[in-house]
Amino acid sequence: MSNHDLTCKHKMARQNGIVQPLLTDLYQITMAYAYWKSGKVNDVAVFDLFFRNNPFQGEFTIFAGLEECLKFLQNFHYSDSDIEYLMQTLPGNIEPEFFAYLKDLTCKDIKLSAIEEGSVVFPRVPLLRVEGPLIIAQLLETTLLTLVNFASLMATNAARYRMVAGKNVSLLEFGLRRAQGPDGGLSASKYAYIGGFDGTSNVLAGKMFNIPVKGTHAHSFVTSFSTLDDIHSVILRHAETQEPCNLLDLATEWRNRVSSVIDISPEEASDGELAALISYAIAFPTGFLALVDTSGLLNFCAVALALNDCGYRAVGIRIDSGDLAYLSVLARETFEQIAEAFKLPWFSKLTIVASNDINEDTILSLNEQGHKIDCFGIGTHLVTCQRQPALGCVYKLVEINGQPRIKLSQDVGKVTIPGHKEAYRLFGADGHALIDLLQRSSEPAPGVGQKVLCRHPFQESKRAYVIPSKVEHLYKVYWKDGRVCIQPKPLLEVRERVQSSLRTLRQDIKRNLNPTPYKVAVSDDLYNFIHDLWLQNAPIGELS
Ligand SMILES: Nc1ncnc2c1ncn2[C@@H]1O[C@H](COP(=O)(O)OP(=O)(O)OP(=O)(O)O)[C@@H](O)[C@H]1O
Ligand SMILES: O=P(O)(O)OC[C@H]1O[C@H](OP(=O)(O)OP(=O)(O)O)[C@H](O)[C@@H]1O
Ligand SMILES: O=C(O)c1cccnc1
Ligand SMILES: [Mg+2]
Repeated sequence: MSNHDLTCKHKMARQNGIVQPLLTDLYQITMAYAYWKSGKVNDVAVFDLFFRNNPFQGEFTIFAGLEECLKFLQNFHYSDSDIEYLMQTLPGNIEPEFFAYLKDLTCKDIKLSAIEEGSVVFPRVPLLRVEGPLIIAQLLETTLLTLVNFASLMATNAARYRMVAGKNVSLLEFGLRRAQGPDGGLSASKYAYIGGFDGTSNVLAGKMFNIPVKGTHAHSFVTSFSTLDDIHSVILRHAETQEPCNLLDLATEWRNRVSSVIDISPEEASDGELAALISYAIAFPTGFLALVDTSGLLNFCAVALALNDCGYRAVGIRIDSGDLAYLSVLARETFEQIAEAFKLPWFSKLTIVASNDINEDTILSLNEQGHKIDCFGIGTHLVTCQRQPALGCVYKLVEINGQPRIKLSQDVGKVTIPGHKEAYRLFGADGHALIDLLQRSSEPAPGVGQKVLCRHPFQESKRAYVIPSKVEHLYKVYWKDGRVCIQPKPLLEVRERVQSSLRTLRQDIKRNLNPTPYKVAVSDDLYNFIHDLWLQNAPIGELS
């Protein structure tokens, strides 16, 4: 199959058949009925989907999940069995006409504007703006949130791992077994790739999303062999001459020769392990990447050198326990000694994969210690987002029938920014993003080279003038008149977008410890609009 076919297939692939209109909270449907009963069928609403705090004690987030949101809008339709289920489940007094109304509901009158998937995004700047009939816009809330929240959290987590690992180390996602269920696992694989991982062990994710699938083998493969007699066949044909080679004889001989070079006695090496590695090498002579726990280095080198006699180059090892810094350095030194002793320069470059409960802090610590790892295999901490298991995206009504709405709260951070708004990213002369600016949609866009007053949305004294060298309007219309207006990009392009978008952020905003917050501001006009509305809506108390 050509790459082109695969790309087309990717576009068709649906994340998951469970993403459908009933994948929502009951209250969306009960509200829909109450709206319908209250004559709000023709009301027109604007909702903003945004988060209030960046995850992982960081100062940036990667926006992901848009493609799945578009597929959801495209397929939004209550089936006969959905309607039947709702009829049985909702209270008996619900009028049958409501079900007839639901039956015909689609997203044809919805307009969805969004930031490009894979962009860095910041608190309070809406990621999605949903406009259209109140009832349908309301019905989308929970599903859009579930599609954006985990996707963005995962992509952000993965991007953070990529940042600490650096660009020269490969990152593999090994998390399916530990993920929050099958759907969590599938989403984790997809968004880890977007965030900067190079591959996954999850085969279905590979098939559905065209992500490279990679892997080694488990401990059980080694422990299933006890003695050299467990080897089924010792013969491997030479890669070029096709001559039969006895891999056991070759490996045993090499084990003796190597042991004197690297100072590990053959008695310390297990025969069961040697049997396992020979068997694995015979099965995968071109892809010999073996799990060598602490003791297996000698056996691995012996089999790799035997494979070399048969015309094949081993790939490398995986270390899955012990001190990963120390063991990777030891392994690299061993490979270098062998490369030197047997005049096989490529041997010094064998791949060293490390796994075992790795997280951002482990990688930072390994970097400090100095290590020789080429690839990290990361599962649990990555896919469960153990450090912060949820991103708090919310979906708030900001306008109804052209009238702005504000949600007040004792907690100023939770007050919503009302009205139909646009978001702009203003860049400085050095190419870095300076600030995100929210404006009322009726205002003219900020211009390059023109001074614009940027205000903190809630703190009157915090303001700054900015003269942008570049202005990026953050929203594009992705869905309108019942169709997708901008085709989602293939995963690989979204993955590239993540890295190019991150490059526009100053280093201090991305650093791991105490990063500098990126500024999100409102225009002077929007500031006054928010605060006038706030006063209008806040009841005046009475002292007695
Ligand atoms: N040099 C290192 N610096 C910091 N952390 C490390 C280093 N080497 C390993 N780690 C981490 O320390 C932890 C070691 O965990 P643990 O003690 O459970 O594993 P182990 O005993 O080596 O292996 P096993 O899984 O076989 O029990 C892992 O989270 C691993 O990622
Ligand atoms: O450690 P994670 O980041 O989740 O990465 C995936 C882990 O899954 C595998 O083994 P598993 O943990 O199932 O068994 P083990 O701990 O005995 O190796 C693998 O050996 C890794 O250790
Ligand atoms: O291929 C591997 O090495 C792998 C896959 C899943 C989990 N742990 C390791
Ligand atoms: Mg483990």
